[in-house]
Amino acid sequence: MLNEKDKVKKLVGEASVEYIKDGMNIGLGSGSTVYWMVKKLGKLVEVGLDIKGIPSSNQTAEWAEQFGVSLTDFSHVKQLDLTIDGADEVDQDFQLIKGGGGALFREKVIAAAAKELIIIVDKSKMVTQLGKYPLPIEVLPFGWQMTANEISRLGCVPQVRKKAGGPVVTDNGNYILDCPFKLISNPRKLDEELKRIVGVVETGLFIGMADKIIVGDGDGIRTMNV
Ligand SMILES: O=C(CO)[C@H](O)[C@H](O)COP(=O)(O)O
Repeated sequence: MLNEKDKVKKLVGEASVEYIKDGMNIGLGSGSTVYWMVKKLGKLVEVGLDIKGIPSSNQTAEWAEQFGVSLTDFSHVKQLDLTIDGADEVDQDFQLIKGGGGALFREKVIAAAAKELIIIVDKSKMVTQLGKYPLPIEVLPFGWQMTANEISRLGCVPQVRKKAGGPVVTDNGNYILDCPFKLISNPRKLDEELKRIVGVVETGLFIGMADKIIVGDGDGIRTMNV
């Protein structure tokens, strides 16, 4: 049985496939909302839709395989027609925090490579200002403590993400620092400052990337264009 939030995730995930057309190369995001998108896409492929996907995580690649969605990679595709992904926070300017699932680096690659980025979220992800959700930052394992220390100078106490007692290792072999900034008044500036720190691979701030947000709640979905 799906709980209310999962029902909404299913609703927006399934609704988003409306934008996928025959012949497209699609960036496949990560997370529990994207799961429903990939599953629905598999149903369309079954009845003849011809598309290829580039997954942003090993988990999404597994789902694609499970649902019969063909995959490709950047040695075959120069640009994606469309990327569909979830988010952890979306503000009024469509700036995002992503990386709750630890896939932010590849998610940013498929977002940057796409002509259009569609974000699918339940209403609880919509915020007036980013930062309540601790910002995930992917860092190199070597000297991560030094990187965390530099990040802390920008106003947070980073926590290395852990699982079963050890650091979570991303699909790229790196670590994730969860950084509770509380309120991020200038996301673009913070992103630039973080990217200048040695050891930072990528941040979960997606600024000026989203083109369309599909938001769902118990009453249905709403689509907002930038
Ligand atoms: O950025 C992500 C993974 O790195 C996800 O898109 C984000 O965490 C949202 O996940 P969900 O759809 O499960 O709420």
